Amino acid sequence: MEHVPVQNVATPSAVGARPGGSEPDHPQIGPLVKAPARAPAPQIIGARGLAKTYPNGQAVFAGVDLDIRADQRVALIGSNGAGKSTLLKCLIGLLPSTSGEITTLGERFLAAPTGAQLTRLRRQIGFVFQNHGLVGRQSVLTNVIQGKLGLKGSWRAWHHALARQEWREEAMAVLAEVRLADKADARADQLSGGQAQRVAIARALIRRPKLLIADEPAASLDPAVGRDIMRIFSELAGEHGITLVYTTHDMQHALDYSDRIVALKDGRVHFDRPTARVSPRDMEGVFHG
Ligand SMILES: Nc1ncnc2c1ncn2[C@@H]1O[C@H](COP(=O)(O)OP(=O)(O)OP(=O)(O)O)[C@@H](O)[C@H]1O
Repeated sequence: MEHVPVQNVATPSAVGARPGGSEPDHPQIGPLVKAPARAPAPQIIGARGLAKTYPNGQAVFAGVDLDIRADQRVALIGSNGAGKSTLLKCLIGLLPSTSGEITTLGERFLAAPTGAQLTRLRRQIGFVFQNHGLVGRQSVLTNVIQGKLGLKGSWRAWHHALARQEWREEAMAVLAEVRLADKADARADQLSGGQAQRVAIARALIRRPKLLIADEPAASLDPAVGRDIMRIFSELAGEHGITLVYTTHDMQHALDYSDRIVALKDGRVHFDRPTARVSPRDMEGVFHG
């Protein structure tokens, strides 16, 4: 397994290089002042020695170490059954791990978080799954406002008519970001698959999450719509400074919309690298061979 952590690397200018790279005409006067190296971005997810075996004896992965920092867009890849969803759920405390230690958004836990930790985690995380999970008979606006459920004072989020005016305004703003403001009054079950997934993104964004988790968000969409959804994810996560972790078994979705790719294979992290350094051959190695 090759592990190449992605960190902020000091640029030449940050370590005192001269513009144009020329030598000084005169001896240096005074000490060479080094600009301080940028501190690494805050840790969002850390895992050490993580393993998961389901109660029926199905061993999924072992020895997983992971360090995801703020503002990264991470694609978690692997073939069907490689354990992507299981790993994602363990990292955010939705599934207990069998051994190892996890620190997500400052909450440190073994196996599973406490109830209080889970509540705090949920408040800071936005979720989007393959099946968008909208309430079909309710309006798009109500579905988006329901993204506030679980946050403080959120009983008002059950219906847009109960919601505070500022929440309705926020919902309209996030709907505009996914280019669906004109559908606010439509019933959710009248939307196409791609539109429904955009509403699911808006519903996640209204939580103002630090971390956005997407499990195969484009898997059930046709290719063009799937690319559109991935692009929206990637751009909005970047614009809002949200750390994005998504699973996919589409190689192109991993290459085009992430800064870093973590590949799972045979129950291990097969590689963990900046996307720019992942070759087509590396990808082939994950899914074949
Ligand atoms: N609740 C469960 N009990 C037992 N085994 C499970 C359970 N859920 C998943 N598994 C098994 O764990 C393994 C990993 O499943 P997981 O869904 O995490 O993989 P994945 O990489 O997300 O797959 P896919 O791309 O098909 O969604 C598979 O062999 C699966 O059958």
